[in-house]
Amino acid sequence: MNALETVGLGKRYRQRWARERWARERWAREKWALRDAGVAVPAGARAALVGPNGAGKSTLLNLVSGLLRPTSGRVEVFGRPLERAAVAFVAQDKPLYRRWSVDDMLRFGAATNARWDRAAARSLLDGHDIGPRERVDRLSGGQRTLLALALAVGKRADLVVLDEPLAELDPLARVQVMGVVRELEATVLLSSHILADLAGVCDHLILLGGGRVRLCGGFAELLGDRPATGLEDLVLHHLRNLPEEAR
Ligand SMILES: Nc1ncnc2c1ncn2[C@@H]1O[C@H](COP(=O)(O)OP(=O)(O)OP(=O)(O)O)[C@@H](O)[C@H]1O
Repeated sequence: MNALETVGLGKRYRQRWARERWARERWAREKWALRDAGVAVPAGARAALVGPNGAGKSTLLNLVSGLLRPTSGRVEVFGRPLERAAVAFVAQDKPLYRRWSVDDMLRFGAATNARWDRAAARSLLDGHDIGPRERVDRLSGGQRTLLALALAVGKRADLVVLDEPLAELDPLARVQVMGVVRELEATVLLSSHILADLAGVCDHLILLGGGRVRLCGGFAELLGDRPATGLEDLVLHHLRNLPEEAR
C-alpha cells in the first residue's frame, strides 16, 4: 500500500511585483511552482526529495502536509483524502517557541494532538541527552531538530515530512538526525541537498526539476541493471540532463 500518493497535484502562486518599491502601479503574475505532480511513496519507505533550488520541493511538502491548498489535483495518505492529523511536518525553520523549555514543548504537543505519545517523544530526547528543563533557545541546531522530530514522533503520525532537516547541521548532528530518521516507525519523506547523507538511509527517490516530477521510484528499480551506481551519481546524472529552464 502507498503511504502517500498525489494525482495531478499543482500549485500556482500569485506574485505581486512593482518596478519600484514605492510605485503605485503594481502587477500580479501567476507562477506554477508545481505542475501535474504524480508521486507514490510506499508504506514504510524512506523517501528522499531532491532537486535544484526553486524546483518546488517545499511547495510539494507543504501540499502533502495540508499546509497549502492545491490549485489542482489531490493528495491521498494511506488511500484516504489527506487529513492533517495523519501527517507530522517538520518545517525548514523548526517552529519551536524559543523561550520555552523542552518540557513546555512536549506539553504543547500533548495539548494539540489527540493521539499524543509522551513516552515515545521523551525516549527520543533521553537517548540524546536532551533534558526536560533545557530552554529551546539554548539548544544546538542539531538538538532543536531532534526536538522537532520528537514532537513528530509523539504525534504518532503515519507519515513524517521533513523539509531540509539537515540544513546548517554539522556532520555529527547530521549523522544523529539521520540515525533517528532511519529508526522512525512512520513512513518518511524528506528533502535535502546533502545527497551523501541521504544515501545510507533512504530507499526511495523523488526528483523535481522546474516544478515537475522528473523521477519517482525505489532505488533498486531506478538503478535497474546498474546497481553499482549510487544515489549521488543517479541524481547528478538526471540533474545534468534537466532542460535548461528547469536547472
Ligand atoms: N509564497 C510564495 N509566493 C510566490 N511564489 C512562491 C511562494 N513560495 C514559493 N514560490 C516560488 O515557487 C517556486 C518553488 O519554490 P519552492 O520553495 O517550493 O522551491 P524549493 O525546491 O523548495 O527551493 P529551495 O531548494 O531553494 O528551498 C520558486 O520559484 C519560488 O520563488
